[in-house]
Amino acid sequence: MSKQTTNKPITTKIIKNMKGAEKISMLTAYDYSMAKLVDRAGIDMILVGDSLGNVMLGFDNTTHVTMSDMLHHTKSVARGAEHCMVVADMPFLSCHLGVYEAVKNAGALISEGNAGAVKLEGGTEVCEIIKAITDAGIPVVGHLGLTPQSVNQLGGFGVQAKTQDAADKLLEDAKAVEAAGAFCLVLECIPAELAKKVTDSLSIPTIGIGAGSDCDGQVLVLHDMLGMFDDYIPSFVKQFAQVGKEITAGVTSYISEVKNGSFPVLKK
Ligand SMILES: Nc1nc(=O)c2c([nH]1)NC[C@@H]1CN(c3ccc(C(=O)N[C@@H](CCC(=O)O)C(=O)O)cc3)CN21
Ligand SMILES: CC(C)C(=O)C(=O)O
Ligand SMILES: [Mg+2]
Repeated sequence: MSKQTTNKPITTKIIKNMKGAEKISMLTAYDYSMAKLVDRAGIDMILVGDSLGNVMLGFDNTTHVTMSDMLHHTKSVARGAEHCMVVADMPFLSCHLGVYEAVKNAGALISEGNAGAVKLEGGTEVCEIIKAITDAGIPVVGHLGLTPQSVNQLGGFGVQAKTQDAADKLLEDAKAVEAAGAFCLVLECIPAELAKKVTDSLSIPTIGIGAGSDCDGQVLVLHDMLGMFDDYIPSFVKQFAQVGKEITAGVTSYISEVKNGSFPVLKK
């Protein structure tokens, strides 16, 4: 099978059928080598998140990420992912300038980027877009709760839907996103009880990040959970490794061996 193929063994049908049967594992990845390592470990889904704006490009938030950035990283990930499903984030404004632009941009992430699905932030206000993209044959993942592309409206990255009204609205949005055709739904930074209620109310799987343990799956930013950064990390992150420390230690050893002449060793 060619490396360019989008025909990965993990399909939307498999993901849907995992609800209630097996938890779904999802992590972000942004390049070929990391995608290869994550895929090899047996992940179900890789998200080429627009969090690449933070992690790969050093921006403060995801509003600076473009379609061109997403295509560049999605192509790279798709070449490394042989088994899992590759989901690409629709970046800021890529689905807000009309249905035509939205379908065109989603289509580019599939046909050029070689993703298997796209993810977009929002509820009832984007349902027309979700339906149009789905009708074009492109699987869509929804995203509710903390929607980081709206950070300038939300005023920060805190837990969302804390009032009864906001919780009711989120449940209504979740049902609308499902009805519009999404095959799964990311729930970011909402109370665990609400995430459970949404999970129980939908027939499509939910994938949580900072949304408790009752979702049908979990997602984290790869660099957060591998411990690549030792400065600020969100409170819902667990570091499963300390890769950042290892990298600095390896590079430090290299520098000192270059400086003191012990590397390279001359072969006779
Ligand atoms: N590296 C990284 N990890 C992420 O999880 C992530 C990104 N980048 N970029 C896109 C969004 C933004 N997300 C974020 C960003 C910050 C917090 C955060 O700082 N949360 C605080 C609470 C902040 C508050 O209450 O105002 C926390 O302690 O969890 C959470 C999620 C999740 N996503
Ligand atoms: C945090 C996840 C859900 C995301 O959207 C991203 O990594 O961009
Ligand atoms: Mg995102």
